Amino acid sequence: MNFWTRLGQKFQTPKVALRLYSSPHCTNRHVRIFLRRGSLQVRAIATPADTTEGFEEMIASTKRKYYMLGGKGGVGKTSCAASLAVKFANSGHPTLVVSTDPAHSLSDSFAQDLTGGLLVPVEGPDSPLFALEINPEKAREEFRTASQTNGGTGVKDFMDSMGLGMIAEQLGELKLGELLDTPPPGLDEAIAISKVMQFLESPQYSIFSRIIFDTAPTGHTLRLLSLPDFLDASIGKILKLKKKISQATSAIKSVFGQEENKEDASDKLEKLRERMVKVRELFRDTGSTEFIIVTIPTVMAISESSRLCASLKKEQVPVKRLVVNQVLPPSASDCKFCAMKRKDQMRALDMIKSDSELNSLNLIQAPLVDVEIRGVPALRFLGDIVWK
Ligand SMILES: Nc1ncnc2c1ncn2[C@@H]1O[C@H](COP(=O)(O)OP(=O)(O)OP(=O)(O)O)[C@@H](O)[C@H]1O
Repeated sequence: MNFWTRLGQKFQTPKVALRLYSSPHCTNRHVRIFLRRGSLQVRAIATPADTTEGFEEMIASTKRKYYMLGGKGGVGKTSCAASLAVKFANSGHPTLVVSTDPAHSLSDSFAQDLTGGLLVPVEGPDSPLFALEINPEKAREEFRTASQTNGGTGVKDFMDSMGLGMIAEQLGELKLGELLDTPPPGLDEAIAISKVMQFLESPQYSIFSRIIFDTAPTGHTLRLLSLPDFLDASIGKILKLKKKISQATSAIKSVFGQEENKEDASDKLEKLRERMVKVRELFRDTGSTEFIIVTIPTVMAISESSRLCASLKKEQVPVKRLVVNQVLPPSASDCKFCAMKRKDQMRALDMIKSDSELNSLNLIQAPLVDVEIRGVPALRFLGDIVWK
């Protein structure tokens, strides 16, 4: 029997001697052997170029993986993200679920207070599950405070006294403070994600092998994707100029024996920019990251998902799965409304098959359930239906 025809077949451990050999036709495949409930199972594991498999593939590695769930507002991103987090934790993966959506709903979804911008343990799952609601406004405030205390008038007064008022005016024109008062679109989301990246560098976070981002609706995601380039192009230039000026200032200060400024807003922005570059790299890392699009079966939502998918692909963000949430189950009753609605949904689902962006994705259908999904037991229930 050809080896590849055996994939997925179960063998009883004591009776089988396995001999694995590679097939010349399948050079991009990996093989993993699962030992579950006393039986051995041989599986082909998807590689970036390969087709997606199910939940087993999502939990197969102990290496840290990032899942970003995004889509149109109100389609069920948070419910899907929270249910995936519960399922990961119940499968033995210490998991962190992070909301970077300024309008957080993780607390509502878990029926637990997760506010405060710190890690909060979620009660219920078998392995550790923590949630974190990042407050982008608060994070931005930190930069603004730094800008006010270390930049601006203090530097200007000092430079005036040195007869360098002209340079100080130029410095003022760089408007770093204003940049933070009227941030470019996507900056909030960027600060939120980069803050998580900063957290993840600390040993306290090393236990998490699965990290899920419940992101803000599509528009934010698209702007976020283009933000690192924006930061490189504009803030990068501003920072270079500001650095030159501050180097000149500190040279003067050291001559006159004055203390150097502590970390100021531009240092923080520089760090933000560096972290954003890391975020961009992470977004594109097929080995560790996956963006999952969540949608509902309506023409409008699917059209938006198609555009999102095209943008993600253009930015080389790995996207393999499409969750179509709130699909009406076939109705046994003669409810005309239900029949019409389902027919409408089926038409929208057909759109996916003919959509060149979406039709290559692994389609996951999640039914519209008749109760509100709140709390760990409900999320476990949803997770068992969606993530298979
Ligand atoms: N499959 C489903 N069946 C029934 N109700 C659902 C389902 N999925 C989500 N819901 C409900 O729909 C509402 C919106 O869900 P959710 O908050 O997960 O969406 P969202 O996309 O994260 O929204 P937002 O963009 O506002 O953050 C919630 O009340 C949730 O319980």
